Amino acid sequence: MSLEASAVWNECLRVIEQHVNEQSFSTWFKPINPVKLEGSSLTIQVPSQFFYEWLEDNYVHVLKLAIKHTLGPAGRLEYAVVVDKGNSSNQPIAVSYPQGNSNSKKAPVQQEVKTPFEMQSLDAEMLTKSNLNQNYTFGTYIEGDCNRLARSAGFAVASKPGITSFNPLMVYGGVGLGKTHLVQAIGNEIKNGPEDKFVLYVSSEKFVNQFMDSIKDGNVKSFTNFYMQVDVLIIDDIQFLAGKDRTQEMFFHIFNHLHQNKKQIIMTSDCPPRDLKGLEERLLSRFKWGLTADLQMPDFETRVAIIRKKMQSEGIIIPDDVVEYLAYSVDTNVRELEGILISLIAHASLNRVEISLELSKTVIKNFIKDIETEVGIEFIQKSVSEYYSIHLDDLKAKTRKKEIVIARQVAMYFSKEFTNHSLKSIGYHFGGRDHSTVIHAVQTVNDMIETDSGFRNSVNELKKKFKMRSY
Ligand SMILES: Nc1ncnc2c1ncn2[C@@H]1O[C@H](COP(=O)(O)OP(=O)(O)OP(=O)(O)O)[C@@H](O)[C@H]1O
Repeated sequence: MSLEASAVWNECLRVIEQHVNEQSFSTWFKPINPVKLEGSSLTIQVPSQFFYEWLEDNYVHVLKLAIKHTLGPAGRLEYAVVVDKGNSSNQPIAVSYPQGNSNSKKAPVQQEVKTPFEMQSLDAEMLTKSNLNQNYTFGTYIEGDCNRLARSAGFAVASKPGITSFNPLMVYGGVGLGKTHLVQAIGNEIKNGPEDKFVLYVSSEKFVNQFMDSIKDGNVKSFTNFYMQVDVLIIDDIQFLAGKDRTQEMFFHIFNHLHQNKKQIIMTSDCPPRDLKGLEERLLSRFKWGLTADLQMPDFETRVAIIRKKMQSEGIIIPDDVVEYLAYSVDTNVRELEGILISLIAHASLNRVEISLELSKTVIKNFIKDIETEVGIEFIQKSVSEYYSIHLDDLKAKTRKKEIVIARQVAMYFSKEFTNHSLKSIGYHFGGRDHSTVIHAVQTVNDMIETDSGFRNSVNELKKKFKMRSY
């Protein structure tokens, strides 16, 4: 080791120490050996491929800062990665990173070519990152019936990680319903809390890839050691481990180690543990040790609140009727809702027009190709049967069960109010009934609205939905 290289690296360490916590410093920077200094290019030797990737993924900013501080703007950093396997002499392989020039990949013998440091602007908050998106917080996560249990369990975990009985915490739900947002909010809350915890968010896909690479490079031990040091492990989309037996086995050991040491484990999945196919039984049974909470599609009010929150963060004002229209129209998932909102904002600003109901209708039509924006008998039938949780066919059948008769009458009532169909045509759409049945249905519904407040509320709720469509 050259003396000069050692002096330069010591100075770098002095800078780095000010920007990372003690644990990260001893884990990630102490094992590095300075190898040589050529001009303003410092070569450091790192113990493994995994180690190198971790530095690149997580500490690129702080390394850049340190190099720049010590060697000036022309300073460069090069790595030498020690390879255990197939390199018994442990000779370093030279890995060169001409800074900011991703295309010049020199490849001498035994050289692996890596991505150079990215030219990113220094963001002090990212120096010790845990792969967490800082916008995903509890503050930006709207609460509703759809997520109340998961959210409050998440909050409890965030205030006492590893100590509550919610360990592991498993959050599951369909696509785009806010799983990642919620679990990252827990991570951010812990990270910003009073204790110095090592919080790590990783997608299952990345976990699998890192594990595979560590096998390839003979560094499984450093991979395992690393994950066993984490205080809070957040692992997203665990269903991705299905069928990957070796990774599952590794995860099983890491899981046990963390759990025994009262470290918090948080997972997400697209379905409840009982439906996770291709995962080992011993893992599945451990997933049930803690708490499993699901996320549902937010209801109308929650969707309105999500849109408002989003608008607030974008600094945009949208008329109330448009907000309600969007919330009514998009009931698939939150990501889609956000996509439509962004598209609407973009349309308005590109065409320099106000955000209006008309524009919203056009944007939604483009977004959801087959959306039906008019209220027709079929739409009414579908909405009413969903609302009363009955089978659509029953509305048209001869069934005389009380709850079905009422739902059928409500659907006829709305068909009369919101469509231009004649009484005869409405009767035809309900299994070939005649116009007097429709008149009777409308009369019955009107009477019940007068006398039964619960019924009145449910009719009003449905009415809102149809009104929105018929704008
Ligand atoms: N309750 C909520 N409040 C505010 N924003 C939300 C809420 N739920 C979801 N979102 C937003 O919806 C988008 C999609 O959420 P997220 O990526 O967390 O979903 P996911 O369930 O992890 O999706 P996937 O199944 O694709 O992994 C994000 O922008 C997120 O911020």
